[in-house]
Amino acid sequence: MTIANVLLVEDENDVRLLLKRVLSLEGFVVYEAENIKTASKLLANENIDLVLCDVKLPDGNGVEFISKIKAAFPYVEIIVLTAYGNIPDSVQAIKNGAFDYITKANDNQRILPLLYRALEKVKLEKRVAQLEKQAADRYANFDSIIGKSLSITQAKTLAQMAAPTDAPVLLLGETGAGKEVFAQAIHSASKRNMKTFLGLNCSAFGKDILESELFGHKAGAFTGANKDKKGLIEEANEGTLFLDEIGEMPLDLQAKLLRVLETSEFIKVGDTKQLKVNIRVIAATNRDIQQDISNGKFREDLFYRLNLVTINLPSLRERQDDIPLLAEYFVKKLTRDAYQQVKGMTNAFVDRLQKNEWRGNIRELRNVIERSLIVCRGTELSIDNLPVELQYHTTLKSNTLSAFDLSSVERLHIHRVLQYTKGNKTQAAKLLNISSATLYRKIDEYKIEESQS
Ligand SMILES: Nc1ncnc2c1ncn2[C@@H]1O[C@H](COP(=O)(O)OP(=O)(O)OP(=O)(O)O)[C@@H](O)[C@H]1O
Repeated sequence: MTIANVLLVEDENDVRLLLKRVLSLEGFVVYEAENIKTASKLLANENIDLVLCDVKLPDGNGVEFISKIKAAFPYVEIIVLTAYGNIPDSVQAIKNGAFDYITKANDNQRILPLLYRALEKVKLEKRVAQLEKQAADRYANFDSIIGKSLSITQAKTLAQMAAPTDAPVLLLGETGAGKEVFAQAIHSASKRNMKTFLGLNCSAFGKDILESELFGHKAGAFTGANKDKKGLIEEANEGTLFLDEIGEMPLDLQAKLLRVLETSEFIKVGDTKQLKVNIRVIAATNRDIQQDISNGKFREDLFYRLNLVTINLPSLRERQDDIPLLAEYFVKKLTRDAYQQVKGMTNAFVDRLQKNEWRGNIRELRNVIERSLIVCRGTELSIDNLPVELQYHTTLKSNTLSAFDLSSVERLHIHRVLQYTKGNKTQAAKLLNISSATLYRKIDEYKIEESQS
């Protein structure tokens, strides 16, 4: 069984062959290099874990080589083979990042235990790096924000510039436009990315629960508060707190939040002690916050604290060119584990997607694609896989359709019949069993325009 890959950098053939024998018998895979040049090539091309390196090599000094190895391959551990009594070399080797040194010929019995200890360190460091990467990958990053249109690119650029700073960010945009995805991407690209990202939807709780969720409480602060509880502000210490629907936060909590932003201090509900905290706040709203300020529903001072960087996220309607790209992204993503027979979308399907209004923005687009995949029996998503209301291109410009509102249903039905008759109103009136005059009146009333499709 292979234990690890070891590179022997030694120009003396006898020493190298002896070491190779010992290590191979132990189960290590041994790579050999007589000089730094060959060693560098092997390091670049093989998955080396450990290096045993001589000091005096034909094309350079092994002690200096250590710094280069460590800079390029931080997880490789190096043990230096020094000449007997050469203390300065050994000291310098450790300074340059070597795991340890052994004295050639004298320390043979130390080699294996030392290699095993170095290998433990390699494994541990690789594991830590892997866990750190997993932690960072838990959240969206800028690569997972799809879109090439100017409006989304500008939003992304601004967010990328703000990310490494600690500045609060205010994300404005309709529901489903990607505010939370942006908040996560900002966190992922910030120096806080190894710490927590916590999100709270301020509209999901009444005032008292929201206060306790945010600030935590002391035992006995209110009925049912049996134990001390940490709030999200405390839990997110050193990380990022994402406050969604901030416009829904009651005014007195807004004042408390402002205090946290200004002083980095907060008090738990039922407590008197100030606690220090270090958080970055990203807030989001789909409301017209200026309007809320004018109506006295949102504190202006909090707004100015939060809007140091304000990012407007475009609705999907404002970036229709991105719809094919997003659709393709979702099809790829969703067919990775399921619906694998589906390989793509027909042009007509994409075209229909581009013509929809997408009031629910990207969330709605994703749901429609997932639903289409569920009902798709072929290899391509086609128009008949779309929900009925999307199968017919409606250019109904007025209010959004509601599945329950009778007039919406009538409007949609008339529109479909008109599509069926290719705009022939006399024929449509006959099919609908109404007079042409009634049909004209309804077309006018419902502002039904001729379909361009
Ligand atoms: N640019 C994007 N690229 C890819 N996926 C996106 C993008 N923007 C949003 N999404 C996806 O769309 C869905 C909705 O996004 P998100 O939850 O961030 O919206 P939101 O604006 O926070 O909505 P709400 O206001 O309702 O909370 C998620 O599934 C998210 O992964």
